[in-house]
Amino acid sequence: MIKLERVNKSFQNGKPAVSDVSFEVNTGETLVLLGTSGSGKTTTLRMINRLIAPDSGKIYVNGEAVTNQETTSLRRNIGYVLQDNGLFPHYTVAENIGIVPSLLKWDKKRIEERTRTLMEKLHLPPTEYYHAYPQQLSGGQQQRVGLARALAADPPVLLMDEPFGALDPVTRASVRKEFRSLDEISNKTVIMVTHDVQEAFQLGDRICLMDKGTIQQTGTPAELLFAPANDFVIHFFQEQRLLLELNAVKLSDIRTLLPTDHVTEKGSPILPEDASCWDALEQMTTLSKPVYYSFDGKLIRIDSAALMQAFTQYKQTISSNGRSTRLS
Ligand SMILES: Nc1ncnc2c1ncn2[C@@H]1O[C@H](COP(=O)(O)OP(=O)(O)OP(=O)(O)O)[C@@H](O)[C@H]1O
Repeated sequence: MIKLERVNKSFQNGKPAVSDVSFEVNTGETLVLLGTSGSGKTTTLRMINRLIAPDSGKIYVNGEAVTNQETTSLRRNIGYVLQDNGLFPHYTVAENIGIVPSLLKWDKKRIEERTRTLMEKLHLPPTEYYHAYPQQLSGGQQQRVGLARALAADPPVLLMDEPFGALDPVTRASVRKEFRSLDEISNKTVIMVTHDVQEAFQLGDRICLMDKGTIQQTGTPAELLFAPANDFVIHFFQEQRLLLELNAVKLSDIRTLLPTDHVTEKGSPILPEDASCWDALEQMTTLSKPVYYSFDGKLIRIDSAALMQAFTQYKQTISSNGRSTRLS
C-alpha cells in the first residue's frame, strides 16, 4: 500500500514541481500517473523511493512513513523500472535479473530458479538468453529483462517510469500486453508513469491525471471519461475519446444490453471476465469472427454489430443519468 498526503516539492528555481499531491494505492492495484511533460509525474514517483525529498507532506509505503525507513531496505522492497532499462552492460541477463536476490543473500540455486521462472514468464527462453549480454538483445527483450530484474525479489511495490516509452509501437503493445497478464503483479502495489493515454487506460485500475504539478482528477478510466472533474480533464481525452471509451467500458458493464440467447458451442477463445469492448473488437478483427463471453455461467456470442449497439445504448443510459461529459 502507498499513501501520499499533501506532498509538495519545489526545485531551486522555486517553481512548484508538485503541489499538494495526495492519493492512496492499494495492494493489487495499478495507479497510472498521467499528464503532459513537466506535470510532476516523475518527481512524484521519485519521492516514493526517496530519490527526491519532498519539502512537505507525508509518504507511506506499507503503512510506514518512508522517512522512518532505512533507504536501502525501503528500496529493496520496491521494484523500479526505468525507460532506458538501466541494465548493467557487463552483466549477463541472468546476472542482471539476480542482482537484488544476490544482495539479499539468497542461495545460488534459489536465484537461478527464480531467474529461469521469470525469464520463461516474460518470453525470454533461458536456453537462448540466460548467458547473453544486454546488447545482444532487442529493445523489447531488454525491457523485459528490466521488468524481470524489478520483480526478482518479489517486492510488494513496483514503481515504473515510462517503462515502455523507448519501444516502437508494435513492440510496446506486445510488452504491455504481457505485463498486463503477468500473475506476478496481481499482489503488488504498482505506480506507473506515462504520457501515453491509451497505455494509461489499458494498464491503470485508476488514473491520476496531473497538470502543472497538481492533480486534476484521480479515478477509474470510466470516471475520468464519464464524470470529468473539470474542463482540463474533458479536453485532455477529447482527441481519442471513442477509442478510450471502448477501452473503459467493460463487457461486464454492458452485459444486460448484449444478446441474451446463450450458446453452447465454442468456436473461439472465451474473453476474460474483465475484457473491455475494445478487447472484444480487437479479437473479432483478428479472428474475423464473433467472440464468446461468459457470465452467470452462460456463454454468449457477440458480433461487432451487437457489441456497438450495446455500447451506444450504455453511453446513452449514463448520459441520461447525468454522468456524461458536456462534449460527448
Ligand atoms: N532536478 C531538478 N531540478 C530542477 N527542476 C526540476 C528537476 N526535476 C524536475 N524539475 C522540474 O520539475 C517539473 C516537473 O518535472 P517532472 O520530471 O516531475 O515532470 P514529468 O511530468 O515527469 O515530465 P516528463 O513527462 O517530461 O518526464 C518540471 O518543470 C521540471 O523542469
